[in-house]
Amino acid sequence: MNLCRVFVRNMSQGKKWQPLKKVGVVGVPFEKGQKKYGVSVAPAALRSAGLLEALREIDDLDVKDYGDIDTSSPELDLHVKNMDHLSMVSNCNKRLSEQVTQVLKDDRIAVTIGGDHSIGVGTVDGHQKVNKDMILIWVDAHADINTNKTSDSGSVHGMPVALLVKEFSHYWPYLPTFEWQDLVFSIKSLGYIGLRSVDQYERLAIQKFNVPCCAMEDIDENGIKNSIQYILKTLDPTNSRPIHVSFDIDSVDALEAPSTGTAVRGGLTLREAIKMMEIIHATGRLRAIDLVEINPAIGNENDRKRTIDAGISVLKAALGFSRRGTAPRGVPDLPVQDNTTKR
Ligand SMILES: NC(=[NH2+])NCCC[C@H](N)C(=O)O
Ligand SMILES: [Mn+2]
Ligand SMILES: [Mn+2]
Repeated sequence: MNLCRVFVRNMSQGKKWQPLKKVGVVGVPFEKGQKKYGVSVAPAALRSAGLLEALREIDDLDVKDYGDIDTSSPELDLHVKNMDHLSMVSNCNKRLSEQVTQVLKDDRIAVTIGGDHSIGVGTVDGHQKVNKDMILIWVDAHADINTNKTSDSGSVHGMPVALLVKEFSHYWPYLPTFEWQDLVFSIKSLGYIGLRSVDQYERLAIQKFNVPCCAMEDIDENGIKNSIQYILKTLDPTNSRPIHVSFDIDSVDALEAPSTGTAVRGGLTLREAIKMMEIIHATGRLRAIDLVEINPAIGNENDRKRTIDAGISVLKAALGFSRRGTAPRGVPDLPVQDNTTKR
């Protein structure tokens, strides 16, 4: 008997949740939400590092590759201040939203590999078009809740949360070309994990809307298990809502995931990130996960490999990989030799 085994009691009202055994992978080679070259090659780097093969090794998991989104589009000047490449961000997210909706309609967990974090606008839009009651867990060193009035950088990857919550609509000017977006997601369904680099107006927003938030100091105080359980319980006390995780690789400590554009020291260990994902997997309610901000052009070969391995490990844990190992399916015993000699 395994004394370490934790049985997660399913207390959802009525509906029984089972982890979905089918996933759809969508690549988004997009980097116009920030200034550095390289985030757009992450989907190719993750694929050539064996992401699909690694996911297919997970017990019983059916993995379909939907390929990459077409991220090309003409650069238009939409005359919105302090938002770089806005028309390209909008176009990419429109296509991504449609693709994520399709994956979910195919009854698969949507696994989106970015790309910079501006693509969170499209993944969440596409998800909430299918699951109106979804909750969003934003795992990040940063809060990404700036508007064009509060951002110091003008980079849209620092703004996706502000773009996707309906409560912020009057903090934005009219944004041309964003008509595709259904602005129905509520900030009441958002929680944060991993914060440690939060701008002043971002902090004000988190306080004003009382967003449940486990910053690194809270995780140091309470541990990762209590932290993620607090977020899940606060957003969804009856364990009955589909989960979307938007995972920025910079939530993980810069020592363990160095190849990213806005690295911050003092982050999650890889083991904490994996443990959190195992807990989320065990709810049976994960329906979409984004892995963003891996930049293979930053650092040396060793940094690149470590960062990509960390990202793959996080996705594996979210999708059911067990660190205890998996016994072969349908095989009752160890293989016997044909010519058994007494040893
Ligand atoms: N997705 C990210 N890595 N975002 C970093 C954002 C940094 C800073 N808060 C900004 O607004 O520019
Ligand atoms: Mn981010
Ligand atoms: Mn970040």
